[in-house]
Amino acid sequence: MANASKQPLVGLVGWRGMVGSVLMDRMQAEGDFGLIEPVFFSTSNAGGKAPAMAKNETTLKDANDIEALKKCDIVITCQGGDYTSEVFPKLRAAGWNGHWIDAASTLRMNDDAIIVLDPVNLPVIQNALAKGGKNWVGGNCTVSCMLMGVGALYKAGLVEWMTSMTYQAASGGGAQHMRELLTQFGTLNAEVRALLDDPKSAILEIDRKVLHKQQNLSAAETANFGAPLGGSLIPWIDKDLGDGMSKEEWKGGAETNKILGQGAGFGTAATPVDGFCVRIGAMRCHSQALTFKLKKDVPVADIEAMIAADNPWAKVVPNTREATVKDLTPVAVTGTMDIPVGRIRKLAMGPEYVGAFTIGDQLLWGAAEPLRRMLRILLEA
Ligand SMILES: NC(=O)C1=CN([C@@H]2O[C@H](COP(=O)(O)OP(=O)(O)OC[C@H]3O[C@@H](n4cnc5c(N)ncnc54)[C@H](OP(=O)(O)O)[C@@H]3O)[C@@H](O)[C@H]2O)C=CC1
Ligand SMILES: N[C@@H](CC(=O)OP(=O)(O)O)C(=O)O
Repeated sequence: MANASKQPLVGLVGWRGMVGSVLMDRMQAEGDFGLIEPVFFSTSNAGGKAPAMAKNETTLKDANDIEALKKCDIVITCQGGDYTSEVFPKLRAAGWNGHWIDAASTLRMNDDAIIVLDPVNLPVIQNALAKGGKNWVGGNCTVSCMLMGVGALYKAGLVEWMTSMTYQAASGGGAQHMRELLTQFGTLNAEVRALLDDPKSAILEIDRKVLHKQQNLSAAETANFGAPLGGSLIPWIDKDLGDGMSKEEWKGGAETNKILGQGAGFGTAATPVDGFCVRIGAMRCHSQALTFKLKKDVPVADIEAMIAADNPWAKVVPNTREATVKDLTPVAVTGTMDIPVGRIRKLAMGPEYVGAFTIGDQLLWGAAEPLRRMLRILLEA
């Protein structure tokens, strides 16, 4: 891909959305625009003005224009699954042989697609590149954040099985979900503001009024989540697979194994990974309580050392109350590249059973950053 005389033409689709905006910020911060000739696409404003990072192509191109996309060496899209389903097959059918880097889940489990998370699976990516791979897809946010934190244990072949009980932020649903959560919090606060201002008011009266409001939120106030989330939780994320499992839970096993190059899902080479995925009222960090059954008894200090040494972003948080409350919360992690892993301890079930708690910003490592890093891998290949 490296070409001294001409910078690669990189088409950017979905750049002004929530994930796309985080990607643009990261690309600017890392100087990626200095290495490429960007072409900005839009599904809604073709002909409009491209953002400031544009160089020669200063107008927005039509994101559905196959001929315009075909000119790109690389296309990165954060536009969403419907766009991928519509445009990607047409682009390939038109003979385009460029690299497609995608945030949407649509292509993830295709045999010719690699789920990219290079601090965890660079050998898998390099192997696919050597074989002519062209389709690179970011993983599910929960899975990517989890593997950034505890991938070391998988790489060492230590994991017999793992459960992941998640606490997923509103942002995973998209921008409207974040707005809806905050609107609900505001509605609930307004309902009891006068009682809160009165220190002598009865807490059970406040609680009764909040519950009544939660149970009677308008359809508009629950349009995205389909249920109250402010002051509550929703233990189901993504589609109902009809066998008791949510699609988000299925992704935990399927994608973890595919990322690690252990087969796509629940085959004989796969490590069983399962658990419950729960939406909570956090803004943009996904948290996970993990239980590992290790293949052997490994001292906690060794586990901590492996995690800390695995990549520059995984940070071991000492298993103390003080450190946990300070460093192991969504508020502490939001907007940072850190993936703290704490609460690491042996569980009562036996010496091979280990618990841990990890958090990641689901718009950074969970969405934008693996795509950005894949672009750099291609540029440096
Ligand atoms: N949200 C998440 O946590 C994750 C999302 N993804 C994937 O990324 C895709 C995009 O997600 P997300 O970024 O949340 O989606 P957004 O809804 O924020 O953006 C998607 C597109 O909507 C259009 N759009 C319409 N109105 C606006 C507006 N007011 N502000 C910004 N954009 C607007 C833009 O397209 P245009 O400029 O062409 O009009 C934009 O590219 C998802 O569908 C999913 O496939 C992947 C991992 C995590
Ligand atoms: N499903 C995740 C968001 C996400 O990353 O989804 P996907 O696997 O479709 O990229 C959530 O709601 O929190």
